[in-house]
Amino acid sequence: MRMPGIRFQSGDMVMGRWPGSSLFYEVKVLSYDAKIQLYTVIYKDGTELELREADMKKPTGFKPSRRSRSRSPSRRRSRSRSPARTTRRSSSRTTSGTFATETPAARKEPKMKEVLEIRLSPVARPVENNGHNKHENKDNDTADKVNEKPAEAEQENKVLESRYNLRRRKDDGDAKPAEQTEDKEKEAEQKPAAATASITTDLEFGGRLGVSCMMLFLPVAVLGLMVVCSQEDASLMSPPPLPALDSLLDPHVFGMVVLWFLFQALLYVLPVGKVVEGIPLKNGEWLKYRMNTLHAFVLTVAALGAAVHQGVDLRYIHSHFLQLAVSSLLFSVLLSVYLYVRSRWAPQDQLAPGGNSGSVIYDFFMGNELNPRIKGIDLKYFCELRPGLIGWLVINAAMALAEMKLHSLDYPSPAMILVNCFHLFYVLDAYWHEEAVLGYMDVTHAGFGFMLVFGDLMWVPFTFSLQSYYLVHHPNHLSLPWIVGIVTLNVIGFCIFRKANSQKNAFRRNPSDPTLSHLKTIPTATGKSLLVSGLWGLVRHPNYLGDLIMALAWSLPCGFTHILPYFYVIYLTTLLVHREARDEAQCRRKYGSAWDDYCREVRYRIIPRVY
Ligand SMILES: NC(=O)C1=CN([C@@H]2O[C@H](COP(=O)(O)OP(=O)(O)OC[C@H]3O[C@@H](n4cnc5c(N)ncnc54)[C@H](OP(=O)(O)O)[C@@H]3O)[C@@H](O)[C@H]2O)C=CC1
Ligand SMILES: CC(C)=CCC[C@@H](C)[C@H]1CC=C2C3=C(CC[C@@]21C)[C@@]1(C)CC[C@H](O)C(C)(C)[C@@H]1CC3
Repeated sequence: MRMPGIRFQSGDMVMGRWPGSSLFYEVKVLSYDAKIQLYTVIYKDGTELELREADMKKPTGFKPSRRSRSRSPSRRRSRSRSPARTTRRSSSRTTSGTFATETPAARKEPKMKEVLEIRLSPVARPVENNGHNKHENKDNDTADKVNEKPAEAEQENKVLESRYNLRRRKDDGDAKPAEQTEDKEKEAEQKPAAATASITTDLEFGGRLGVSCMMLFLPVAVLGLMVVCSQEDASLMSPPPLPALDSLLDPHVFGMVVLWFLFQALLYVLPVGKVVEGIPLKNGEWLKYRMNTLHAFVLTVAALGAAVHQGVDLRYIHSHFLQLAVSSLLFSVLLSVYLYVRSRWAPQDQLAPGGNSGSVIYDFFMGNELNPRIKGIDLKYFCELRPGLIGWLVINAAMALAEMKLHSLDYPSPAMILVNCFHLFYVLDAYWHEEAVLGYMDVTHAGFGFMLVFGDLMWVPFTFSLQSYYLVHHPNHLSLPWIVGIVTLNVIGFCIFRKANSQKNAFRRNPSDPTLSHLKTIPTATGKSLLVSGLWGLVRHPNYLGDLIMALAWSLPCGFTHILPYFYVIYLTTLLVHREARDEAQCRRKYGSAWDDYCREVRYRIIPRVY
């Protein structure tokens, strides 16, 4: 029915200004209240608001925004959990979004926050972006402002309320699943610690049987690969005779592995490097991490240099390679047992969601405690970046020395130099961006159990170095064009890997970063957005793509005679494809329909037009 004397009719699609901003979004007119002279309109995501006629325009002449698309900015709540953020979240954050069910007194604060956030939320123009940026970057600051200046906030609140008569509608439609997910998340956050530990029911890796097989198979596979690699015919089809078992466990070598671990632990606790906070725990606490991997690396190189100067022969690593791997395995098993036992006493709110199934074998493998610490040493974070990664580089250097000795060379071969440089560069890059590692899946979500302990302490140093080990016994001549081609490939892979990771990290730290203002984003109901252009518009995991390209560049110097040097590419492809599927499931749970929108927009997962 036509409403006489007014400009817009119910059912009209018009552009409605988002309260407090200069942005207009497509809205549908629902009704008009002549008494208060306000239109009730509904945004595309289901948010209902009341607007004045002056804040509504006919759709003609509007250009679509470059940065955010059709969804209402009401969904953008500041929930960034960037590891780089160092201020504590105000308690008001945990109550946001709950005001529909609260008492009027309790409602006041979240409502103020909501209004402030609405004022600060959507931005299309770079200038506004910067302003917005200032606040969204520090969501706790925004919240603090609400606490610190209630009168001012209240005043702003009143002005806005009188202008717009804000009213949130219960969400439905396409955004519902995501809202529900977030509500559940919030519910969990607000529950007392004791109630937050949930039992893991979705078992990964084939459950108990699968992880049992992996625990038996993976160590044997590492040792098998190492043995094959040292043979002249490094073919997987002709397995060599196995070494005598008792020759593999050498107490002297085991002592060295323990010393290496303790030496790295000592470097970890040195009071150099800044201390930053990681992501918040379920109980609201923030763990602190000291960023000194680069210092540790430099000190390790200095210590090894001094040792070599004193006559220590690094080629010992080459000649005792298998024994070192077996000792690392033994150390990993012992550490995992310790971690499992201590996890039985860990507070419930410090358990990882994925390793709490009740099955001893499964929880031992997945890890039950999220951030086990001994006297300030975060064992998971420490193991992920130090003994294994630095160990990998030391092994590579030892292989270069062994190659020189074996083939009477003055310098390592070009292939060996390439492999050493690529690996060194990769690890140094991880150290340079150490803070970002705090936001990676393993640190934020995974428990610390056999899988990661073994992965960090045996798998990484002894399989990632297979290429240099292979080159000791299988020299491969590289022509200049090949060298140039391989270096170029590595540079391309690195640029994609680095740019993708840095863009995502910068965006998570500050969604309105002016350097990212050219990128399109999709807002989600959690308040976080998803990048949907640039590298993140090419595939859903451009960082994995870059990593895989680099992996290929690391194998090519070894030539094409055997598949063994390509083991790293095969491993990484398998791991990243599996990881992508895991992450995808997690993101779908977290972001609901916004994730589906993203997948529709960005069709390929890792490799453009292929997968
Ligand atoms: N060499 C090796 O052996 C290995 C290397 N890696 C490397 O480690 C790095 C980290 O990997 P990993 O932790 O698995 O995963 P990512 O760093 O890719 O993190 C995935 C998360 O990024 C966020 N995200 C996804 N899509 C978008 C988007 N479009 N816009 C913004 N944010 C998005 C989501 O988290 P949210 O939205 O919650 O922020 C998602 O859960 C990668 O570079 C990988 O290649 C990993 C494993 C092994
Ligand atoms: C088969 C098996 C036991 C797998 C365990 C997986 C681990 C080896 C990997 C899981 C994620 C990793 C990462 C790195 C090393 C390998 C493990 C531990 C990483 C530290 C390498 C350096 C990178 O720059 C990185 C920091 C991005 C990366 C993080 C993930």
